[in-house]
Amino acid sequence: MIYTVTLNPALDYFMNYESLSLGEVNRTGKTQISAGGKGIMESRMLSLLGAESKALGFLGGFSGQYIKDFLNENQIDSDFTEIADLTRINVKLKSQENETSLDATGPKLEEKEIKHFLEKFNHLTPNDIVVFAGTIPKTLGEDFYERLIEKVQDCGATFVMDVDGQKLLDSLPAHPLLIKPNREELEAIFGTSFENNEQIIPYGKKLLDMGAQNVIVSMAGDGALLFTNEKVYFAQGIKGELKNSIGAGDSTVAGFLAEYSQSKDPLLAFRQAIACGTSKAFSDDMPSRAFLEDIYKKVNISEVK
Ligand SMILES: Nc1ncnc2c1ncn2[C@@H]1O[C@H](COP(=O)(O)OP(=O)(O)OP(=O)(O)O)[C@@H](O)[C@H]1O
Ligand SMILES: O=P(O)(O)OC[C@@]1(O)O[C@H](CO)[C@@H](O)[C@@H]1O
Repeated sequence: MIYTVTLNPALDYFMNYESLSLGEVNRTGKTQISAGGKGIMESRMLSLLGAESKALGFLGGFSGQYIKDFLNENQIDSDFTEIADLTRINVKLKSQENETSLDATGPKLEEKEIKHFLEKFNHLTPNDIVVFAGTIPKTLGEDFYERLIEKVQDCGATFVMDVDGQKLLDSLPAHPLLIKPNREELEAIFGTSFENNEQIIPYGKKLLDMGAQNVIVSMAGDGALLFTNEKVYFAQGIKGELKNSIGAGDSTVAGFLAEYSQSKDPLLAFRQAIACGTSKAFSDDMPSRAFLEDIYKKVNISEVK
């Protein structure tokens, strides 16, 4: 079973504008509400691909109830811990020039809620893959993922880290199956900047040396690089109309896992990852299955020598 863990889910409120001016009244065009948070987005994409997953984390208040109902209505299995505080609402602004996220910190959690959540990690099996995705609500403490990783490893299960910065680095000695920093996150981690793909290669390899089993460096419209212990691959960016790239990274991770959990073939998994990320970016919400399959046929991957 693939478990996605979203410690800090979000009700995403998308607002579209022709143009936006700070300090002015801005009248929105189209708006849309969506059940978000990185692990939840991953479970949504896994479900689209027909891969079984169970979404875990904390949900509370009317925003949490919306997400719970959405998952139930879409037959996406979940086992969230109910909390007294409100699940955050993140505002995503899209204008013709760019996409802006206004992301909230998240709820306060009570000791008994945390205890209830932790109990779910006592019954993992070696066949399970647990994906840790997104930020951590402050109450849980900065080392919460490390505690969870320990629990996963005690059960002999595998884990994936879809987080950025120091938390990503801290997880590497425990050998995550996959990490997926985007180019900007990789630049921030190593305090450098990249002008071309060649400059990225040593840093992707460094993440392998530090413990990751597979690394995808995603580069939005410029495609992605996959680093395995044997080879490095480049997937070209696919041309199309960008509609909503929020969740493209999560969809990339989900695509990789859906395939890898079946075939254990990182190259095939990378192909599915690119199809999922791209078709998500070219859709307002999740793509249709047919559109995803169309995009899959356009994925072009070559080995980097
Ligand atoms: N504008 C785009 N055109 C084509 N493909 C895209 C575009 N944006 C994203 N993708 C696809 O989705 C993948 C992931 O995108 P990106 O690098 O933006 O991840 P991310 O920054 O983690 O995204 P997010 O945090 O918004 O979920 C890319 O590697 C690419 O395959
Ligand atoms: O604050 P985090 O947990 O890093 O990211 C949260 C978030 O931006 O990630 C998803 C897209 O990747 C959105 O659904 C959600 O609002």
